[in-house]
Amino acid sequence: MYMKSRLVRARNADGRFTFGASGEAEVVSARGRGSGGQGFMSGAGETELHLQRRRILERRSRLLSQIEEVRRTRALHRAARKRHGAVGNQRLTTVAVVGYTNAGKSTLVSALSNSDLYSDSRLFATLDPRLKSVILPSGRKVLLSDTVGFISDLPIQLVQAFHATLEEVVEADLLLHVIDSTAPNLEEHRTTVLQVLQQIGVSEEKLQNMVEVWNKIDYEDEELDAGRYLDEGEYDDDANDDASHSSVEEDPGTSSLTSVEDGEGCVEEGLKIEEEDPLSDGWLLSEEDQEMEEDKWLESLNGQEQSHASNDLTTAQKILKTQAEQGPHLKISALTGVGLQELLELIDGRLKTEDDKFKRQNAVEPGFYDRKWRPPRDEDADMAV
Ligand SMILES: Nc1nc2c(ncn2[C@@H]2O[C@H](COP(=O)(O)OP(=O)(O)OP(=O)(O)O)[C@@H](O)[C@H]2O)c(=O)[nH]1
Ligand SMILES: [Mg+2]
Repeated sequence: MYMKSRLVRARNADGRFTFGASGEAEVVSARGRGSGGQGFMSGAGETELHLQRRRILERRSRLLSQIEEVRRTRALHRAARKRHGAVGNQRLTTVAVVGYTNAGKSTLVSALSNSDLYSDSRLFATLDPRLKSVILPSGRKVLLSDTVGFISDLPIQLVQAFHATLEEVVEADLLLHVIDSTAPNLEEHRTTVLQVLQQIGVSEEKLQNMVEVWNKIDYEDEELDAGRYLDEGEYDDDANDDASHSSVEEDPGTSSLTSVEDGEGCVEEGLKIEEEDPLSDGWLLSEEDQEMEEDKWLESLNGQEQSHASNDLTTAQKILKTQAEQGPHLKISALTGVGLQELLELIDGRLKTEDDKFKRQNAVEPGFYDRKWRPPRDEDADMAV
């Protein structure tokens, strides 16, 4: 269902940056300007360069219009759900499943929605393929919304695409954070997810209320078994390099944006970023003057992001502390079904707490309805003036 393409960047013999799908020879200037901007703009190279630029600009506008389309479709879907999704006077609750890429979000959403026990596939089956209806133990129906995987060091140009797909998260009633319990840098992933959630505008209250589950608990068991064998000297160090463990490279210089949905399917884009230039900016730019201006803008934006990030970290730490205080994490296996019933009970409970909180906030004081309406007295009228 997904189509994956990878954009890789490298420096060619002239010291210019090149981009291409899986290392092909698509070349574009990013930062490697020639002296006075003229160096590689002359001779036979000029036509080729212009051609490449035009292609990139076309691709850029195609991507931007796709993003706009996603936004529009999502907004329409949300509006439709609000109109038709109401049961009685109550609209359907949405639970957004978030987490680092490869955590097992999609596996979990399908496990819950494909099970006869929990799912009700009649609702919205055609409205949005990523929205699944699930029945909680209390009988309450909720919509589970699968989301794109989060990653660290999201290139700044991709933030816009990311926002388009995550507006759903901001509007969700409850967030379910899926963590890959087998990931060696689990804490880093957790913090990244919290930071991204904050950056896209999720309220602190919603973050505090987020349900966090540790997935792939079955794998942990395997790991423990492997550890035992290791102790007995039956496996060498390579035993830990299980290819099935993760399909995502842990190369620190690699970052991949997943799933920019276009309403019918998903288009995946990846960007190989050179470590020396983590912003990887410039590849969408056209004229050199514009490049200079945008470089400056990106640098200042990056500065803001950095200071934002340090603020976020303290808030993220606060939230992590609250999460820790809420007791041990629920451990599940989306693959084998372990812990899923408990998870649904937990979601049920958390939503009920939210409902009660909402009711309390909107409750009128006792005796309110006993009061009788009376015409304003003269003093009241004087006060009003
Ligand atoms: N052992 C084990 N593997 C799991 C479990 N859940 C998911 N996986 C595997 O982990 C990999 C990633 O699962 P996905 O459900 O695609 O992860 P995701 O979070 O949706 O990934 P993105 O959409 O890329 O962010 C797949 O190979 C799954 O089979 C689990 O409970 N146990
Ligand atoms: Mg997924």
